Amino acid sequence: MPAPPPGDSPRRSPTPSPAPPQPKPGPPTTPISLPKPAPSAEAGKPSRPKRRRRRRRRGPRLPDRTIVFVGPMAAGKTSLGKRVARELGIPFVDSDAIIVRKHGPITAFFERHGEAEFRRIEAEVIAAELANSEVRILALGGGAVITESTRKLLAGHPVVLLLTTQEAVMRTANIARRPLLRDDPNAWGRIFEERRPLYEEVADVSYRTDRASKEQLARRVAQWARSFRKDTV
Ligand SMILES: Nc1ncnc2c1ncn2[C@@H]1O[C@H](COP(=O)(O)OP(=O)(O)O)[C@@H](O)[C@H]1O
Ligand SMILES: O=C(O)C1=C[C@@H](OP(=O)(O)O)[C@@H](O)[C@H](O)C1
Ligand SMILES: [Mg+2]
Repeated sequence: MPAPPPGDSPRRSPTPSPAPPQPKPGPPTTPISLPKPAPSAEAGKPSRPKRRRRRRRRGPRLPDRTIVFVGPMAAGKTSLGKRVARELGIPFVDSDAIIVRKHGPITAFFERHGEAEFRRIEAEVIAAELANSEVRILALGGGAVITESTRKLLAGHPVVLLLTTQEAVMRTANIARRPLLRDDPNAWGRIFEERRPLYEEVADVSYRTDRASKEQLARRVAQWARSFRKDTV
């Protein structure tokens, strides 16, 4: 068995030693009031070395803020986002699911109110979710990055871009649930190319979902998330 690292060995109770000689009573002294140390923010917390030791024992840290998944339609934001959240033991939320709960199916919403109104609501929902300081995974809809205010908010979060191909989307996507693909499934490639610079602007890392299994990807993304820290606040 390897030797335990210094400082981690179990504490033994001190060997009893003879009682030290009692100090002689000295002359009466005027009590000097010493300035109290200023209460610090660190009060009550373990000292630095102890804190470091605890962290090492717990393993890699969880991310310190919501991780956001972006990418084109049917790239896997919703399904992979759920798996990564499970892997990290944190909650998962999906902006489209929130919209559906509040306003009904997205296809019907597009038909009734149009895309511009959808984008307005989508941006509102995302801003509200990102204002929540709980650490979670938030999957966005593929077009969320079109909205400038959303891109600005994403600058403060770890952002994972999922990429795929038109061919893979044709195999896996539920076209009926995606109004922008319903009339012309081949529109996926064109829409993706239009948005590509916006995805790249907000992303901190990207993964292709057409080349690895969901299980493999979930592990890789979770590993990335544990070690990534965004400098911006
Ligand atoms: N490696 C993979 N990662 C993520 N999704 C995958 C993968 N392989 C196949 N899929 C399938 O692709 C589809 C992606 O849909 P979804 O998660 O709703 O994407 P998005 O939220 O990006 O639109 C799902 O049916 C999912 O099961
Ligand atoms: O790319 C888009 O403009 C859209 C993507 C959809 O989400 P998914 O990317 O999860 O399919 C959904 O928000 C809506 O149909 C519009
Ligand atoms: Mg989705």
